[in-house]
Amino acid sequence: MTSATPLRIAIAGASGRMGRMLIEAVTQSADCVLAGALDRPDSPALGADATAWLGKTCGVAISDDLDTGLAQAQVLIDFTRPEGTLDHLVACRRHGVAMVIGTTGFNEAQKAELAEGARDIGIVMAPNMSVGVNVVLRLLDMAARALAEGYDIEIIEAHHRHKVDAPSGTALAMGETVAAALGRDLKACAVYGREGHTGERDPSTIGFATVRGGDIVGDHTVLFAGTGERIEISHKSSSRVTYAQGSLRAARFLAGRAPGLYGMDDVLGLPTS
Ligand SMILES: NC(=O)C1=CN([C@@H]2O[C@H](COP(=O)(O)OP(=O)(O)OC[C@H]3O[C@@H](n4cnc5c(N)ncnc54)[C@H](OP(=O)(O)O)[C@@H]3O)[C@@H](O)[C@H]2O)C=CC1
Ligand SMILES: O=C(O)C1=N[C@H](C(=O)O)C[C@H](O)C1
Repeated sequence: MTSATPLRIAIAGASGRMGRMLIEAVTQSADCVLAGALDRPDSPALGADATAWLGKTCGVAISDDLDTGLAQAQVLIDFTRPEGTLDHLVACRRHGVAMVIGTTGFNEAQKAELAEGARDIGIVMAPNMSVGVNVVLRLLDMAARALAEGYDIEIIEAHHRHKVDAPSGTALAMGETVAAALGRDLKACAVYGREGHTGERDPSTIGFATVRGGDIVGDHTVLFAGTGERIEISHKSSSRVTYAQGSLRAARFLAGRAPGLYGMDDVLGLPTS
């Protein structure tokens, strides 16, 4: 955004791990202002100032009323749960508010609802807003094409004990990128776990392994295992700041943008394959 007028951003899931990180990032940003903060009806945070947890006030109270939370906003940044994001989508369409969606775990029908919503408003949706992961996705496309024969592909991800969806949205995006580069359909070739007498590995499969524990922010490795060598392409997040900063870049990208469904490739100007 180049305008001198600050971009008015509302945050959904205001008391969540990402919600708080985003509120801090917005209030510290010179070109953005916090215009609303939303949380669930049963949230103990309702009514509190959105920055009270930082020991200061910003004058925006956390609300469960979508119309109140969106009334002053140009963009809603949503890191909640799929059902919450879809409720917010309805309200954003009504108010003409653009959306940055970081929530993961959508099923196919829910993704179709989001695509339909993008006919009316601008939406940036990505399972990982960090610049690094989106660059890694491009590297994976190149690696998969170059290693198309003779390499078994396994995707290993690790996250904190509170994460509710598996594999992570990022791991699935990595799988989709690799599968597309190889002309495979991830739905047909993904193996999401192994146990018992599995038989030998089918070379056409893409395997996923999930680790959950402690406060791991987010680690992803794609392993290309050949004969006599292994290539590992890894990304490790040590802070959620990177997701918050990527989300602000996405929000700035949406200011004045035509309705449509955009990805971080569009925001970052990365080549699509
Ligand atoms: N794209 C990216 O870069 C990243 C994506 N994520 C994704 O973001 C999402 C949130 O992660 P995280 O912040 O760790 O999760 P948290 O559980 O810490 O926060 C989620 C927030 O959303 C609220 N919420 C839950 N359900 C609903 C609902 N139905 N309607 C409205 N609000 C709801 C929660 O309220 P309450 O506490 O009351 O339940 C909470 O405030 C996940 O899907 C995660 O995978 C996370 C990090 C980076
Ligand atoms: O829940 C998380 O924490 C994260 N979720 C996203 C995902 O599912 O890929 C992004 C990041 O890995 C952190």
